[in-house]
Amino acid sequence: MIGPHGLCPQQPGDIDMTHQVDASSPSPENLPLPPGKSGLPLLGETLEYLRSSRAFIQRRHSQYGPVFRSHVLGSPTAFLLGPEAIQWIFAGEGKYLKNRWTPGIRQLLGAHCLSMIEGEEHLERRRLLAPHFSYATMRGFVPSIESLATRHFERWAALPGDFTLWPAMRELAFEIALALIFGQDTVDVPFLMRHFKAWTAGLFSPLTVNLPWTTFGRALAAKKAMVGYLDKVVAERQTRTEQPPDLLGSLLQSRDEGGAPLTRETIVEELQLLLFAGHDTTVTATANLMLLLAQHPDVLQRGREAVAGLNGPLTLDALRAMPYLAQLINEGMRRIPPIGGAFRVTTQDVVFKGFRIPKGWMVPVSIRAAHAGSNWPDPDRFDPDRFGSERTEQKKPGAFIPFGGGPRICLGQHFAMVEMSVMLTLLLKHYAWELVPGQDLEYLLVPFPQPKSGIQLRFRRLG
Ligand code: HEM
Repeated sequence: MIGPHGLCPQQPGDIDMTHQVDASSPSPENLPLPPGKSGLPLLGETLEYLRSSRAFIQRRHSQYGPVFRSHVLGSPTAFLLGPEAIQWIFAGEGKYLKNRWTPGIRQLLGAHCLSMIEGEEHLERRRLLAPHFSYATMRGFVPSIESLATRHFERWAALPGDFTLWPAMRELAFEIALALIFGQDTVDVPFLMRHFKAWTAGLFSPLTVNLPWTTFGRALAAKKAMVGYLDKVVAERQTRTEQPPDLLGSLLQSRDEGGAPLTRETIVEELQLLLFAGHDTTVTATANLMLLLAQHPDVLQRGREAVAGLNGPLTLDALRAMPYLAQLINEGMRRIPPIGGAFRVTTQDVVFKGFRIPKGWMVPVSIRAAHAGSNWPDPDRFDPDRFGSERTEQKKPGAFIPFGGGPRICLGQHFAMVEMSVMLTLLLKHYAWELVPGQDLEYLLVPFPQPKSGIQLRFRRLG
């Protein structure tokens, strides 16, 4: 195993349950709420939290300790920090906690996809989908990722001047996601990309008013267009006697325990979710890693040395034989987690560390705080050696959680690691890139951590 997220199988749901706190005992009524305050009426402490969740959490942590309460994003909230708390949250899924989504996201993602369903239905759906994300399946995708990435990188290298990495990486990752889902079938990439952009913009819009000139209204219109298109693609596939070995083919052949297929509506929602969950996350991780490497030439050089001996087309085994690749990717995601956190809500009164957390409170899973916490010496330093086999800080359960954990651990984590490893290997072996001076590298954290400039690069082919 190469670190917690190396290129080796890790079972979804693998978590250490030793820290689980029995939610039913002791009886919560007489226990105190966590220390903290509720802030202003209605708004609570939301503005300060949105200004910088990291600074907000650090301040409260030093004032109250690792368990505190607040009122943010319209809900009373219990912040529980540290690896043990993270384990407790992951272990609570479906028992004393459930997923919490904003009404806007619910509307845009739909009610039937994996992220929205709960309990047995959720576990059953994961069982259906998991085989399509196994390493065995990923093995077959390496050549198409390599060929798509090479085509895009060659185009970047041929550009006459500087270019902005973020939108270019989005195009590449979108095509890779489409290849995973639709295999060799031809789909209208520009049409889907255009509507996908408008749709994802709405997922994080604070204003959920459905009017044609609002971001949310445009997102709903884009969803309608995408659903109409995807529905036709799925309907056409349903007429075939044999399904190709791509994700859509597997979804169409899935049967639940009663032998029933997924409905077309559910399949279309699942396709949308996979495009959403698997796209900007890998864009963010890879683009930010390229930035970090440009800022750390010594690390970049070690990366180049790690891939120097590689010849011929890429294979999963060749990628696995280069553990430094996973170290680079993991440290990139530790330093700048693509997803800063997720939200859960308590489904009953529960007790954590002697504090009562009432039913209906929000409980954030703060990935960003976990990756910057005291578990990590000098946490702001970009140091891939943290993930070397002789180091231990990354091994502590709940310390390194870029893909979440528990029953909702990222379904696409192996695919993401393989995709990012292929891209990184090609970049390290064949290309050089440097940052255009004078650009604004201050980070915007919502919806994904991205420098304001979008990362302007000079990019060329080596040798
Ligand atoms: C660097 C890349 C990625 C990162 C950092 C990432 C991160 C995450 C995280 C943190 C969660 C858990 C959210 C929660 O607890 O509520 C999650 C869930 C999920 N991810 Fe990923 N992800 C990545 C790539 C992908 C890819 C490539 C796919 C699919 C193609 C994917 C599909 C999903 C799905 C379907 C879920 C929902 C799982 C469930 O609710 O059971 N992700 N991801």
